[in-house]
Amino acid sequence: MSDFSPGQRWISDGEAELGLGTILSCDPRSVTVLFGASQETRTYSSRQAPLTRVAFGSGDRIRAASGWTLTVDDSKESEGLIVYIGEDEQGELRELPEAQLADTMQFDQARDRLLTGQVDRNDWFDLRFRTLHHHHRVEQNPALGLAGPRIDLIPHQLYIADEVARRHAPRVLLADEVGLGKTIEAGLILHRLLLTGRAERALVLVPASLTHQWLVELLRRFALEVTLLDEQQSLAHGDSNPFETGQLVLASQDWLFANPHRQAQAQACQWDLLIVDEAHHLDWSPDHAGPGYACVGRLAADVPGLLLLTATPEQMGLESHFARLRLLDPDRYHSLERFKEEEQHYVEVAEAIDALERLPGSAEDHARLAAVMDEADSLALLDTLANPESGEPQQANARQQLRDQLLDRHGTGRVMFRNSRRHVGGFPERRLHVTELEPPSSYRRVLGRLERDEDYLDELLIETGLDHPEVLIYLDSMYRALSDDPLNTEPWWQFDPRVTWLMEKLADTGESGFANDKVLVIAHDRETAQGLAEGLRVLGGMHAPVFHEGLSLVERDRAAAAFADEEEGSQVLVCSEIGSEGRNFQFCRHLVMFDLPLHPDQLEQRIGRLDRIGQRHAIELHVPVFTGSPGEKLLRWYREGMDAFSAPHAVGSEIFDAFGDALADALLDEESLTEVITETRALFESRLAERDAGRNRLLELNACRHERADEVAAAIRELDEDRALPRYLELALDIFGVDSQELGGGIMHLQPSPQMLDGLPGLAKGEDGFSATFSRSRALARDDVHRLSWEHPLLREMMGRIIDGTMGNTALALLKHPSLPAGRVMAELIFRTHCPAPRTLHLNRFLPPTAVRVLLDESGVNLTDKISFTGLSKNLRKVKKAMARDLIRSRLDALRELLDRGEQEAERELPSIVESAQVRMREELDGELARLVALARHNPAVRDDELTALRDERSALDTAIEGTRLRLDAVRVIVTVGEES
Ligand SMILES: Nc1ncnc2c1ncn2[C@@H]1O[C@H](COP(=O)(O)OP(=O)(O)OP(=O)(O)O)[C@@H](O)[C@H]1O
Repeated sequence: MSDFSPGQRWISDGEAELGLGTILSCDPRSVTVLFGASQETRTYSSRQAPLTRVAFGSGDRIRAASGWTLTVDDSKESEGLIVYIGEDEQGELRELPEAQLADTMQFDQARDRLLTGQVDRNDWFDLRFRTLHHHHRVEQNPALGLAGPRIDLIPHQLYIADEVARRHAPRVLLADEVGLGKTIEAGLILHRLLLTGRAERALVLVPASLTHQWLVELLRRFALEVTLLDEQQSLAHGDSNPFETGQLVLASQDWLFANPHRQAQAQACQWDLLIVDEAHHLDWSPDHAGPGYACVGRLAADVPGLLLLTATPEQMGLESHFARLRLLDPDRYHSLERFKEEEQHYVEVAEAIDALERLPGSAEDHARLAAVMDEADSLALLDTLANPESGEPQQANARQQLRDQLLDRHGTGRVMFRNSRRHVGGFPERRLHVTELEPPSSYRRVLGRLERDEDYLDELLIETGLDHPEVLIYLDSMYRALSDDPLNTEPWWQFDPRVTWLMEKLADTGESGFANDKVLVIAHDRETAQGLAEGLRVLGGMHAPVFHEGLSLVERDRAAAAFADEEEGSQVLVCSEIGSEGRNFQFCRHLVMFDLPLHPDQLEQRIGRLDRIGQRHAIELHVPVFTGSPGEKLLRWYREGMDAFSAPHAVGSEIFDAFGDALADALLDEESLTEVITETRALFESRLAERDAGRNRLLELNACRHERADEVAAAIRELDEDRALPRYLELALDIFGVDSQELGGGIMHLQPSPQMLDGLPGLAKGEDGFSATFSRSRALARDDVHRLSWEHPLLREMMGRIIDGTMGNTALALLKHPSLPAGRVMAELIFRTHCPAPRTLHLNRFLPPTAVRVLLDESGVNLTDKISFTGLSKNLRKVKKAMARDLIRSRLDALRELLDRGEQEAERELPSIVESAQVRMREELDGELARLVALARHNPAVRDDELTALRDERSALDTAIEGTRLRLDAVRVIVTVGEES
């Protein structure tokens, strides 16, 4: 390139980001350019300078260094420098010499890049158009955010995730029975909120023992990288707020609840979502709020979204449960009395829903329904259903709608979701095996004295410092607490027959032995767990890892991992009560309850370690008890009073509240025990019947609406089976410089090539990369293999980079066609909708960036409908960049005209795009609004701010969609060539 003159403006072909350069000096050999915006100076050889002269033409908008803009109309040259002539913003005729152009003028728009001769590879342009096309499709898919995670498609989880994540700032209690997948549901909700832009920052608070499990689940199943925060990490951040160091922060409740300074720091941050696992520990009573409750209460007042997770919501009593509901919605849950009263009404609603199935039928059923509805829309549906003239499809539709309306308007379902095994189905049987053992003399001595001497209990409580009835149930604890007794010198595990019984079972290769199986042992106390492990080691030479709340996280995870390892792992894991809560041990089918917990919900939590999704065997529950002991009486209470071992019943808390004290008093007295059991049974049956007819029935009906769940699953499957994904990925990997190699069995290995573009997730140059599969089932079977979907971070990163950047927004290709004369120019223009709106509106569900393609021949004839993108693309040939630049320079005027003409053609498409987005948005939001308004009349669980937020959202979306504009996104110049070229 020659003809340089000082003061001219040029742009670097390879480094357009440097901005507009000014020639400082030039001679026949070299040219020096100052790029003012980036304060860089470069000297090139004059003959091969990778520079393009910037020359604007009619219609271009240019900016002066002093800030004003000019729309170019004409230009003139004076001493080798261009002077642009045109109108400024006020319509005044002005001149702008090129030397006065702003250094910061950007050349990233397709038009500017093209006209300054910057062209990308032809296949980049292809990839750009395909990216826009797929992004548009995927963003509108109703399963977005639920399709990527590595999970089995389990209907009740999908239903809950879909229902909750579509709400504005969801605040709900996820209360499925133990092991049905609350963590997965919370993960799905979080994932969808993140992908749709409805949340950006989330804080997850879990018991210390579960931090690692959550970390791993979020990464492995949801590809979400979270920052795990503890005191050590926090200290490393010095004075800055450690909670600001990540978008997704995971912290242990034990640590945060005990640390007011860290709580204040957590509160000082902006969060969109707060997730609290094992929320039953957040205890509250009228006189005292526990530290956990108080901390979460403060955070919940500021954070818009809140997910509380617990399998046993009433474990700490109804008041505490109610107080947690109040955290979710203080306006709705303001009176416990009213809450209890409302419950009386649920039976009628549940009966009405059942009556629906029998309509059109008896007048009685009709009356039952009419009694619980007074809304015009519901009554009209009831008429349709009752009318024998209406056809079968009409009736089915009316039945479905009425059912939905009743559930929405009357239950607690909007705030609380509870799936039960009974409802979900397909769970294994639970079998109880009781072994009676003779109490050893050390325990007998105390028990005998307790029976003989009424006053001894008080004495024992003082002497041991233990509580009642724990002192009676946990005899080894009692023994340890009496260590001053000269007779109690031996460790308890030396003589406790439960230890030898366990050792024998572990070694037993017979049908009832454990020799070939993994065994989880749970004991109430940490000391019991530790002592038992010691006993197994000393007496039986067996290694049993222990898992309790006193261990560090690393130690706990090590113990759990040592147990989980199929090949080399230990046969047995000994846990304390609280230490194992929430843990996943479904690979094991034998649970030994070394002693029994006092609360029925705790019993359920124990069984829930094994009885979880993924358990493939019947669950064997082994309970060794001492004949005639208080422990045996407790066992009878559980079995005879409430069938506690057969299935979860969810009334344990009420029963415990009613009979906990009476039971404690009856533990030394056979006769009163029989009475307590009889009364317990009566209450159990009546509560169960009542709950099943009312609250439980509504919760069950609402926890999973199968039609919706099936729709979500179908939408996910559609994405899973999308044949376009592998094709797209292949093209994208090639362009981004990632090598892929088939490993067989539907698995491939992705590895960075030396040319790879930097910053792709999971792929760092010089490292191995990762293995991946498109198949959900293969990914579920192999933890080490990534699951590739449109939601995988690698795909999102590549697509995001293309859409947000300039990659492939200009190209030039040659077209060889016998019927086209050589040397003609065509322009393939891709326009894209732009609709600036806050991310939280999730506008993309109605109007994702939408591409409008316009193909023009040299005379401006629109060929778009005649020649498709793919039809054209496969006949194109690439061309060297230097030649492309020369071709463009030689046809600048023609190209300008085509760009202007293309814009007019594209604009004609805009109104229909805007209108259909508006229709879609209104249909969905008006439907949702109508539903919420009707709901709010009946069900105070609909918060006012939810309604207001939805109305605001509708109007903001309306305005945003209305303001949609089209912008040129990419342009490909096509030059026809003759046969021999
Ligand atoms: N959809 C799914 N696909 C694959 N695995 C699942 C799915 N749902 C749950 N699981 C597995 O089942 C187990 C139980 O799930 P999860 O831990 O979410 O249950 P939970 O209801 O939170 O249990 P808990 O009440 O004990 O806290 C976990 O190992 C989880 O990974």
